[in-house]
Amino acid sequence: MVFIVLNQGIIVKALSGFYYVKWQDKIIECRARGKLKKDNIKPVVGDKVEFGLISPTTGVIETIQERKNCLIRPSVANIDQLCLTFSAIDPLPDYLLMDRLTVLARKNSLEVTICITKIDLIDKGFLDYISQRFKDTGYTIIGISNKTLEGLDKLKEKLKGKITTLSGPSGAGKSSLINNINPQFKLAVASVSEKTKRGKHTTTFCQLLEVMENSFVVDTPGFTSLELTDFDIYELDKYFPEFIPYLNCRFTSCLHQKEEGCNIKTAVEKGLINPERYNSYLALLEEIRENSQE
Ligand SMILES: Nc1nc2c(ncn2[C@@H]2O[C@H](COP(=O)(O)OP(=O)(O)OP(=O)(O)O)[C@@H](O)[C@H]2O)c(=O)[nH]1
Ligand SMILES: [Zn+2]
Repeated sequence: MVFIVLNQGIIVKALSGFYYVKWQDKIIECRARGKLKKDNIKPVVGDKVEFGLISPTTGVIETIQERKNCLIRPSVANIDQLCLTFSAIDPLPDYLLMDRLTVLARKNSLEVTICITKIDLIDKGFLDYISQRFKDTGYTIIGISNKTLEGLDKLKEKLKGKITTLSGPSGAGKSSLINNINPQFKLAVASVSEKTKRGKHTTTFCQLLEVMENSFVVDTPGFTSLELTDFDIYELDKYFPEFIPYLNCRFTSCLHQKEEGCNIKTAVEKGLINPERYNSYLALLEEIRENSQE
């Protein structure tokens, strides 16, 4: 009888049928046990696995722990939080994109942190505006400068012990952030104008970067498909956390557009819900409706 000692690790990279598993302070190159393939289970980055060593640097994955969640395209499992990264300026924030990303995050049960970068280039009052915009959402808002390093410690605190996906437009400063948290990565940082010329992200493939002990960042946009597919128009309001206390409208099927007795509209009129967030809700609602008619 052969006893195999199984070790626990996390897949940090997947490439051509090989899975790179972080274990202790090593990366073990693993294949997946044939049985997993037979059961149609494909390991993905972020999976917590049990593997047996076949040499000091290679192994075979035997089991995969149940996933907390799994994002697709690119596939990443067990994400704890979404960290939106938008620059205060150059480029200016696209607020509808911000709201769309927070909705996708909530749909996937991810915590949300909003990092506003390049605060060295703007008046600090801007952060008050952002805080006001996201009032009562429960989202953490962190102003960061990759030049003066202001705010970086607060972000590091948020990343501790978690798997985080950084999402945001090209040029917002995601690579700069990762490099500042852990200079060993030296991710390519290009100027915003160089990025627009290239017209695509510098960051392309998917892996988990261990930016601090046991704290991982996914270096892809996180949600490559930003369309709100598989959404029901009646569930959208739930993904705007500040709407939740006001959802007891006269009609249970209220979509908070023009219905009589709508508490959400009243809350907007009374200044209890931010009107910009409400407008994003209406825009995304329209989009879901169009998607479902196709
Ligand atoms: N002044 C200032 N410039 C910044 C800051 N963060 C990033 N930049 C600059 O903005 C540009 C883009 O930064 P990147 O870190 O490459 O942006 P990115 O989000 O990784 O972009 P992609 O890789 O295309 O997704 C670079 O020229 C950075 O030097 C900041 O906090 N302040
Ligand atoms: Zn309503």
